[in-house]
Amino acid sequence: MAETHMDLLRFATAGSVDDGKSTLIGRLLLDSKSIFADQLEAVEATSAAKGYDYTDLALLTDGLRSEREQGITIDVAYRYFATPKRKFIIADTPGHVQYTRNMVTGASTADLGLVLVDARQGLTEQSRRHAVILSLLRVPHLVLAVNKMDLVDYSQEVYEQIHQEFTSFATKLNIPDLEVIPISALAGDNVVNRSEHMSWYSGPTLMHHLEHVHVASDRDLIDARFPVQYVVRPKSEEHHDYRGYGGMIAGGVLKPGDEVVVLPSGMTSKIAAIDLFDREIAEAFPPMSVTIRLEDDVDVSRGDMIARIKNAPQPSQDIDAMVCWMTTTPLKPRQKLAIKHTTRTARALVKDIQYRLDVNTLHRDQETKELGVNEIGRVQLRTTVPLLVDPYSQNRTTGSFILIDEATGITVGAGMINSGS
Ligand SMILES: Nc1nc2c(ncn2[C@@H]2O[C@H](COP(=O)(O)OP(=O)(O)OP(=O)(O)O)[C@@H](O)[C@H]2O)c(=O)[nH]1
Repeated sequence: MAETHMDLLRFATAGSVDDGKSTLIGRLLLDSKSIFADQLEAVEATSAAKGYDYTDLALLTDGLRSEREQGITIDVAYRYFATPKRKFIIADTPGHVQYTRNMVTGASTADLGLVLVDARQGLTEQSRRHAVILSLLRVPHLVLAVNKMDLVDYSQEVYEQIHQEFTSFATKLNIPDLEVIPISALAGDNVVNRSEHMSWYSGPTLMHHLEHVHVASDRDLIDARFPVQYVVRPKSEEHHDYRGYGGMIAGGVLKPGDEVVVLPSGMTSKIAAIDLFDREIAEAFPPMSVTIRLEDDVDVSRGDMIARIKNAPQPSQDIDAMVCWMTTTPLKPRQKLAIKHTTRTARALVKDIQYRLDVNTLHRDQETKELGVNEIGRVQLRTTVPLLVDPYSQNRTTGSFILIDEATGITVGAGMINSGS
């Protein structure tokens, strides 16, 4: 089971319109043999019908995308494919107007962010913005794919220029791992197969990098966190003694015999067993979904958190966070919202909006005390009940929350916690 989780890479794509995102995803699927022959035939036929002398791989991606876009408000399409080395989930966020919202939704759980630029244009304001958002979301690995290298004669100079400009910008951000790869999504250079046109480039192909980038150690395996999603108590006679707590491990490693505390009650117990489907396992770690049984009959309900006695999250009612606002009515001080943090929901009051971040210049605007749609700012909240929070830098699950409009039930904001008290 351990391997199954380690073998998964979630990545999010970002790029401006026409940078070639759809073509690139089509190319990845095609060259890794992840699409069906009939899908390819359909795309070849459509390309020929349109009079193209090449196969328009974007049709493949766009076809899949339009099917999924209907009726959904958050524009992120998830696509799955696999190679013998790894499974992949792509969060594909079309690069139009509502990009911040889409990117936050798609990238918040990503291991890697893939930003595309057109080699002819180099870095744009939007590429910088994407990199800033990925770094705020603490996506641990970043790839800048310099696309359309065929249109600049596979020039090393063009690549070096973009590489240098981006690297110097990235030093101001929190990007622990950066790879800059020259590709042609349309011609297939350095996507899955190594290019014959860029012998000057000695780095990995995009697929090689995606298959080998090391993500297992990105997860927090120290601080045990288990937000309880539901209480399992089967009704049948045969299982009438069974009582377990279901949820997804958000941090650390938990084993039978571990002494734990249930929060917020503070009751302590020991883990009796950990169940995965119908068998017991020796240890559980993120992002496994398991059922935990305790030795004592303590009171545990949905929204509680199981942690270690000497390493538990802080119960906090005052929360300081970076918030990405996602709706057209601006966020203002004194506003009241519902807040969902792990499996717990409470109400929150906006105490202050400390500043608004200009994601192009990284300037902190302290004058404007509100956040418009797609804007990101530092916000202080007061919640009605204590939440069991960690800083986002420590744990992307227990360090994040969403804000919900109580009248409509719509998600209007996403937050990354700096600290709680
Ligand atoms: N010459 C060349 N053209 C490319 C390359 N990649 C994409 N294109 C073309 O660029 C245009 C835009 O590509 P799309 O894949 O639709 O790009 P996109 O607009 O980023 O896609 P979405 O925003 O995701 O819909 C299409 O005409 C592609 O054929 C490339 O590597 N070389």
